[in-house]
Amino acid sequence: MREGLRATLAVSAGFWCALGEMLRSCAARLRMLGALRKDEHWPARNLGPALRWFSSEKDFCLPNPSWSEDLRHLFHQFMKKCEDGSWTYISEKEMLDLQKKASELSFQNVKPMKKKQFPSTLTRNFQEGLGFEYAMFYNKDERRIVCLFQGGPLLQGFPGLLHGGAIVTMVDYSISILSTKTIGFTMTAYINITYKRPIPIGSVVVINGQVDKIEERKVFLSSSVHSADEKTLYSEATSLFVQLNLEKSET
Ligand SMILES: CCCCC/C=C\C/C=C\C/C=C\C/C=C\CCCC(=O)SCCNC(=O)CCNC(=O)[C@H](O)C(C)(C)COP(=O)(O)OP(=O)(O)OC[C@H]1O[C@@H](n2cnc3c(N)ncnc32)[C@H](O)[C@@H]1OP(=O)(O)O
Repeated sequence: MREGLRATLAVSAGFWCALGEMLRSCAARLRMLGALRKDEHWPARNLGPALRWFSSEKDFCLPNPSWSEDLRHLFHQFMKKCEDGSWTYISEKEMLDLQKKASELSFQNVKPMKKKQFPSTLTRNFQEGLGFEYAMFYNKDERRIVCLFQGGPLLQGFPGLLHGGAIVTMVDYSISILSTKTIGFTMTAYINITYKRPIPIGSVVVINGQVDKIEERKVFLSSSVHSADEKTLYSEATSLFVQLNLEKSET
């Protein structure tokens, strides 16, 4: 009799747990649907003040107090390389102008953004020093890009180490600028990254990207991520970017 009662209680506890879990999950879905229904195409609007709008007033690619000595040193080294014109510094304004142009494109049934303002890109949604600190340099003749990158504590994955998603984000972003500067607006078709060594939070790495081959609308690129002293190879990636077929998509 007592055994039977215990079994009944166990089953009913399990039932209430499962029901609770189901209700929590339904509530979360309803919250998400509610947020989306207000503006299907622009759910982020509902985030209100949490959303940071892009500002062209400040060049976030210039040194700030959160930059380590290594990052400053490399930055000044590359600025020196710019003096003979072989390398050029890519300012925040130039990136913003590219983004502005991209926001006006119409492709694959995505309508151009009506807003004059638009949110800042993923890599700029963090306060100084907490997320992505970087500066980029472009070599037109060699079809290369270099990104000096210091990843902050909000990009942590495994304790003390940069999240792989943050690493590939920075690689992807750098080479998307390279491929766009090489043949016009492109999108990542694939990026295949191999993580060889973990990157400590706050350390400075150098991302090297280069165009390997162009076949009509396809740009094949390779990239590597090294330590500032070039002794450690952290990651390597190969990728394909495809030039946007704007004529086809405007139909
Ligand atoms: C809004 C645009 C932003 C552009 C960025 C610009 C500049 C950067 C500057 C400033 C920064 C501003 C913002 C950018 C910030 C970050 C950017 C990061 C980059 C990304 O984070 S971006 C998001 C992730 N990305 C996607 O969300 C793409 C989804 N995808 C598609 O939208 C299509 O898939 C597309 C467009 C790729 C192609 O579509 P499509 O219709 O135009 O062309 P189609 O399919 O015909 O392919 C043509 C030829 O590529 C071959 N091909 C295609 N895909 C392949 C694959 N995976 N493997 C092997 N081959 C492939 C075909 O086999 C054919 O080859 P073939 O001609 O030899 O037959």
